[in-house]
Amino acid sequence: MSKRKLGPSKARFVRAENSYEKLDDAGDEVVMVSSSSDSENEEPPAKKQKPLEQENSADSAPRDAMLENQDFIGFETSSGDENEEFDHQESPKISDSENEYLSNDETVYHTKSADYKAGNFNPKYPWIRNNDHSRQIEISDWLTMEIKDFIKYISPSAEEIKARNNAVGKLRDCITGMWPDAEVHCFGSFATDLYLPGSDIDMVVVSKARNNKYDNRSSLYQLSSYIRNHKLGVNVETIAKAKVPIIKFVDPATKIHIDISFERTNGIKAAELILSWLKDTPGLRELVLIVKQFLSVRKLNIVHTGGLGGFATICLVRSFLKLHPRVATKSIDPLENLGVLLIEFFELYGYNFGYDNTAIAFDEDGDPYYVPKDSNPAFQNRNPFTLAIQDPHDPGNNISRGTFNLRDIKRSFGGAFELLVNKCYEMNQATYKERLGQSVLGDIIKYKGKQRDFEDAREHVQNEALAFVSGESSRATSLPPLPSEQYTIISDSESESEYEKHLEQLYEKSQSKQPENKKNIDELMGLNGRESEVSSNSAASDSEQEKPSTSKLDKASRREYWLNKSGSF
Ligand SMILES: Nc1ncnc2c1ncn2[C@@H]1O[C@H](COP(=O)(O)OP(=O)(O)OP(=O)(O)O)[C@@H](O)[C@H]1O
Ligand SMILES: [Mg+2]
Repeated sequence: MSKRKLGPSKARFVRAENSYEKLDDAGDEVVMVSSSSDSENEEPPAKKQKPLEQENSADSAPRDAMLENQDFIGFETSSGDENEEFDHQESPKISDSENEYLSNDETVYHTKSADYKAGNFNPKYPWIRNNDHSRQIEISDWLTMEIKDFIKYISPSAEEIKARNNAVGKLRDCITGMWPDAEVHCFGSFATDLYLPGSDIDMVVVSKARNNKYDNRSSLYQLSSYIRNHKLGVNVETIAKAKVPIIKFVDPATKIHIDISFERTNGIKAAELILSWLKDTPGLRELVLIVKQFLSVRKLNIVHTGGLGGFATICLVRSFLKLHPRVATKSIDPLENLGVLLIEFFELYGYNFGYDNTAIAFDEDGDPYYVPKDSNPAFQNRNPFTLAIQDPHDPGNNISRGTFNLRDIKRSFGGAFELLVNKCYEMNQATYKERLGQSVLGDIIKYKGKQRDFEDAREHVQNEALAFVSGESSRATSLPPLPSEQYTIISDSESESEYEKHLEQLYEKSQSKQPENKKNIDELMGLNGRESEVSSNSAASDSEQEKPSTSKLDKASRREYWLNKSGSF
């Protein structure tokens, strides 16, 4: 497995001006400068510079802009107190520092964070305990390591897996006791190991004969009464009038929210597909969990308030990774470049994605591609500024049709891009002493709740829902290891010719694979005829921006676009 080194010969983040000033301006540019000409090569980076916060401290407008984006609002709790679902013991006392943190004063936030030394429990960034990466030369490597720490930190412990298995098993026994000709299955994030500690459990009751016997109101009410009367759930809600009628309740033992639907097997099919994606897309699990946590603490993951649901998040990350030139050409190992990829994810969906005209679709192999929105009535909406993601198993279904709060989601992604870029720059300038106790990821992610143990027990305790969906219900481990892939290391010296060859191959492949209604990605991203703007930002095509022209983009510009898009960091 190779790692793409973002070494001194590569560009790094430097902002041309006060980075907070134009947060709302999609054209705000990050200037990439060759580090060979500046201080980056000096090691260790002991040069004491004025921290970015101080530079900006006199300027109140930027902070306001960030707060307008509500970038940190919602950090205090997540929806349904998701991080506290397993909070069987007292949360660590955070007292004053936590209160100051919640005041959204970023100066306080950063100042206080430095009080915590590496190795100590830091209530703001609990995942960095004993994991000090502050001596990394490349800050993006530091971020990659922190992402891995965070994933390990929030991955399920043995108790959590068993608690979920028990909750499901108990319900299954009761339901099949009442209806012997029924099967009870899980889908959604529990069945794919993409759940956060507070994620719900999605279940479905299916008749063994597959005759839709339980797809009616009487079954819905019968089961909800049973759950209530037998105290299998609290806060039981029966939602009969929805497109997909469900019973929602909270499991009294674990406090986990559970949804039960009837006779809809598409969720199980989706779970099978997502499991296959996890196997063929290294980095998918890590980025999905980070983005889910990011959205969750901002309450932007709740679909009924216009948020981005778990399934749509998976599709966005999968599309980003599969269409990323350096990942697609295997010139980088995603697992060793999670930091860069996370920043690029936020850049794509926070600034560059052409929401007005472009939809994400999946071909019969589950490979994503961009299509024009006018190619499918399911993508149409009175408001063009909406996210459109085609259901991989149902072309007539836009899985993100409920995400009406795209504005805040896009802004929060853009804000995360800004914050991460700035943090990388700030840390790059800082001395090792100043870096101690700092977190790069902590600028955009918070985890509040019971202190956890870094115990990812998925290898040791079988998640029965996942085992069923993957057809390996008797196995003792979760996902089999990812197939070892050969990554092509492309050094700077050979990058010109080799990389061009890879891009050409990728491009030819994508052209030859495109069904008739598929369009050239460049065209859809608004690149055609805009050679002068072939930068990563030029792909934006929100309503305020000009419509892409239909003329063909020449080869050199196309290549330049790909290089720009992938080589930014
Ligand atoms: N709009 C939709 N169209 C079709 N299927 C959907 C849609 N939304 C959800 N689903 C199905 O329900 C499942 C669970 O959706 P959900 O949004 O709860 O995601 P999740 O992966 O379970 O995330 P979370 O951990 O937040 O609960 C999805 O995997 C998918 O099969
Ligand atoms: Mg779910």
